[in-house]
Amino acid sequence: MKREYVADKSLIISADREMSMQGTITDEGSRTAGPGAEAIAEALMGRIGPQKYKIWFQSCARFTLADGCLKIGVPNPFMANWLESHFLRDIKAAAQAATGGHPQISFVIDSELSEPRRGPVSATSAAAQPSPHNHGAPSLASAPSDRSKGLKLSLETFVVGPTNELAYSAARAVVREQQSPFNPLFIHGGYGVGKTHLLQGICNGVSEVRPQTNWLYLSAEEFANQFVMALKTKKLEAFRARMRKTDLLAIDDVHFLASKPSTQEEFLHTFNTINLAGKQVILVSDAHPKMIGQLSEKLVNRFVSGMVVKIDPPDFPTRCAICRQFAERMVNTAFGDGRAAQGGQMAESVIRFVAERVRTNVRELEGALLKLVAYAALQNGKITLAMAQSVLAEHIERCDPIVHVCDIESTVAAYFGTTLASLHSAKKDRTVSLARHFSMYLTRKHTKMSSSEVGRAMGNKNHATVLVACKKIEALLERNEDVHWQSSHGHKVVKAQTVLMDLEDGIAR
Ligand SMILES: Nc1ncnc2c1ncn2[C@@H]1O[C@H](COP(=O)(O)OP(=O)(O)OP(=O)(O)O)[C@@H](O)[C@H]1O
Repeated sequence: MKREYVADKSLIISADREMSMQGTITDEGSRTAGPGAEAIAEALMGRIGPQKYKIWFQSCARFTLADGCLKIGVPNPFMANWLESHFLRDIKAAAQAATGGHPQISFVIDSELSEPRRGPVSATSAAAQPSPHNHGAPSLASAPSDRSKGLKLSLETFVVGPTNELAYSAARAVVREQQSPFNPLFIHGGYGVGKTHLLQGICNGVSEVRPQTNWLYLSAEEFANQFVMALKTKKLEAFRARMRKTDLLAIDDVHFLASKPSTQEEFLHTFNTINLAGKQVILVSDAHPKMIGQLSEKLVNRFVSGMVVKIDPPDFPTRCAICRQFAERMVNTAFGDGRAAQGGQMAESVIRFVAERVRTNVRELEGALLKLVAYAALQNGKITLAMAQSVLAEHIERCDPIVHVCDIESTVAAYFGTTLASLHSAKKDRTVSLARHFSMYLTRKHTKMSSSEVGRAMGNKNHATVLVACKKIEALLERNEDVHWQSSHGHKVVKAQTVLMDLEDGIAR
């Protein structure tokens, strides 16, 4: 999944932003797309020096220059915040020096960069064409190079704990048994909790256990893009053959199908064909099928007909175990294996400190550790508890509010009968807008997040959108106006202050 953050406070989101990216990644050490982007990266290295460039950009950032916009792919929101607050001026200056213009700069969360580095990143992920991964029988529609690209995450590196063990066991069963009882398997959960990790792990596991299995892994967005392309180029038959003649179809980010009726219809037929043939379907989404707004009833029924399992954010022991795994890998990357072997590993006190203070999701944990390891590498120093406390102070203060943004969003979404996916979307209907405005208002009120941060967290909206939302809610509350919305039980009218009270009660529970 890619999320977009805009550095200079004005947001550009294009629905087909992945399609519009030009160029490819040249190699592991230079993640740039296109000559302009390479020149910017070079100019940036000249400005900040090779050491800082190596630590902060070489393997953690991906530059893409297209249509006057410079997109910087980063592994997690921390990197976006960190690069923005520490290097934005240098990036702007480098961009101007290299292009002679002032490209708009945005940070994009690129899940490929947040994945463990076990070999080169697939070049196709940043290229103009979508990049499904498949294995087994030859594809009828993909370029040959697609077939050779492996997925990077495996079940062996997935740390199991009480909040994900059910999903993990189901994943293991799908790998183990050709006719698993969990069909379809629908995994849902919040941001960065390991859904994609499990999905990729299943595909890799199946490859090992039953190498002849023909599996296909792609995101719902890729499915939609390929469907549109097949329609345009009159290659629907080849598209259908490719999607349907598979033993295992793994679809990430299924919530992307919301509000796309014709793609849903096509997907329904794909699903039915695979299902009828007794083959496996695995789906991943940020919400339960019934909570994905604007999804056809037929699809919802199909999705809930098998096993629906949720992954929650990990508990403390699981966070510690994940931290140990990340830390070992990161210390090795930053200092080299020799240093790690000589005691460069992260002390248990540091692991516990980070796991105790960063609780929301695994990607956040990874971001905090990355910051710590990078800082230590920059200082050429040992990672101590004192260093962790000082380096992560700002970060911990920000991510340790009394309430978390995810609590606010889920309470608000449930109250207004909408979904997290809708809150994060660009939808403008009354109910979704109202819910979004209340979410933004409550997050500003109850957390220490700035307007820009709230906007970023809520589907990459810009800070002006958040300010407008807060003003609207303040005005509603001041006059205690009637608030109208459409719930699943019909039209609702409630006084603004009552809505606020209900929501704050819900969040506190
Ligand atoms: N239980 C776990 N053990 C080890 N690593 C994990 C675990 N859960 C998540 N991770 C790691 O955290 C990062 C984010 O996980 P992942 O991309 O699977 O999240 P996600 O739930 O798909 O998030 P999103 O919905 O935002 O795409 C990845 O680097 C992944 O390997």
